[in-house]
Amino acid sequence: MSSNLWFWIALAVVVVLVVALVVGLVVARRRKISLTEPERVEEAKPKGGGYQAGGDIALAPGGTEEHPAGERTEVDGQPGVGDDAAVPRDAPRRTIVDVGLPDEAEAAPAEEIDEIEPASGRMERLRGRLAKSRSAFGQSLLGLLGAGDLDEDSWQEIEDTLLVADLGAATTTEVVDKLRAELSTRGVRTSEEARALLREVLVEALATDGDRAVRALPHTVDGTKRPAVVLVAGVNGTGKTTTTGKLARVLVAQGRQVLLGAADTFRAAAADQLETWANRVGAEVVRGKEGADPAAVAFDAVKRGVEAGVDAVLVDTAGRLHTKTGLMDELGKVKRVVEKQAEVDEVLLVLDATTGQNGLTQARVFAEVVDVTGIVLTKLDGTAKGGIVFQVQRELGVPVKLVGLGEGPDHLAPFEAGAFVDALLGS
Ligand SMILES: Nc1nc2c(ncn2[C@@H]2O[C@H](COP(=O)(O)OP(=O)(O)OP(=O)(O)O)[C@@H](O)[C@H]2O)c(=O)[nH]1
Repeated sequence: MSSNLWFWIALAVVVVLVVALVVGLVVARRRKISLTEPERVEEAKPKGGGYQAGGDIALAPGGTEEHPAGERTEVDGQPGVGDDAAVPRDAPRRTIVDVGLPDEAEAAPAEEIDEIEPASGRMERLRGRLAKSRSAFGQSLLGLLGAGDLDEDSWQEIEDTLLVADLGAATTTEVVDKLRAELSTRGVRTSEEARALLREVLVEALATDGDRAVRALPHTVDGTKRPAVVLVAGVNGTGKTTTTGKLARVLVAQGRQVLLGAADTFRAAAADQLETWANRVGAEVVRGKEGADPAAVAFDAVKRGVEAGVDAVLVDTAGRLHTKTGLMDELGKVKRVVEKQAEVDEVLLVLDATTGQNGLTQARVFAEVVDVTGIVLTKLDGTAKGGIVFQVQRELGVPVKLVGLGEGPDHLAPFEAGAFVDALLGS
């Protein structure tokens, strides 16, 4: 072979090798490219990311589908295993569920709530308020009794002292007779013994078969909790609204939930006054427009109290002059209407102790219209005539349950005969 031929053969081999090398590189490069993500064609995407929603915020029709929580079988309120897996957080089928929001009134920051003094032992603590103007009564009686042998004049003086203190004729006679008998039977010699006997006889005269507890705690009817319903009645200015507020404080201090009904629609200020009391203890108040039917307001208050599951509904009724028969009848109507909602557990008659005999006349009239179950004697701090307690209780056969001993929010005390007599005697 000629050297020319060898040259051409070598050239051909080189060309073939170069071509093979180029082809190999191209193929290898193609393979490498096929491993990378293909360049995607940009789809027309809604603005705001990848949410497949019909608008800016994912919304779903409400009301038609049950919330998945409703399908859960567990009842302890804890999340169950697989809850999120079953219904992904962003699943388009997730619906909006209505949940109850607290009322605006409830949500509103409560007014400053007062510190409330415990009710137990209040009578004892407030004794000073009672005794203030009363020591003359005690001193005069004890002076007479401790003086040794008593003649008829002395007994007459004792009787007068009791009458002046508003004990009333019947109680006075009873007390004097008892004292005369016991003084000689027991051979009382010292003033200490005389004082002890007087205390005993007066406490006995205040004894009652009735329970002094205020029926203001809830009870169960057919297995359901029902609030206690308390009507507070009395003549204008005796202290009904103040007493209702003070009583609410006592209940709230014991952890009870209270609703106040402002059924005194004759005086707009009375409802405002009650509302102020309610705000101070954090209680709800139901009131009507000025001049509204008191029975309707009382009805609404009790209805609301039952629905809200409170422990007690205290209804402050309008102060009526007992001489106005029609208005008094209305109090009867309030009670009858309320009873369509719930049983009235307590009718508290508020009497102003400073009005003496007049208070007793009022009490008689009220007792004819409604079944009074308890008496609240207010303003005992402002009178030397605490003896009205004996008369009222005796006359109505209803126990004095509470006493008002001042205008202060905690100046309401449970009535305790012993503490009261001690205060009366100024000891
Ligand atoms: N000193 C003293 N004042 C009292 C007592 N209870 C009430 N008061 C005052 O008596 C006045 C009348 O009280 P209210 O509670 O408004 O009387 P009310 O019976 O509701 O009167 P109306 O709303 O007009 O029917 C107020 O100035 C009370 O502060 C008490 O126990 N002692």
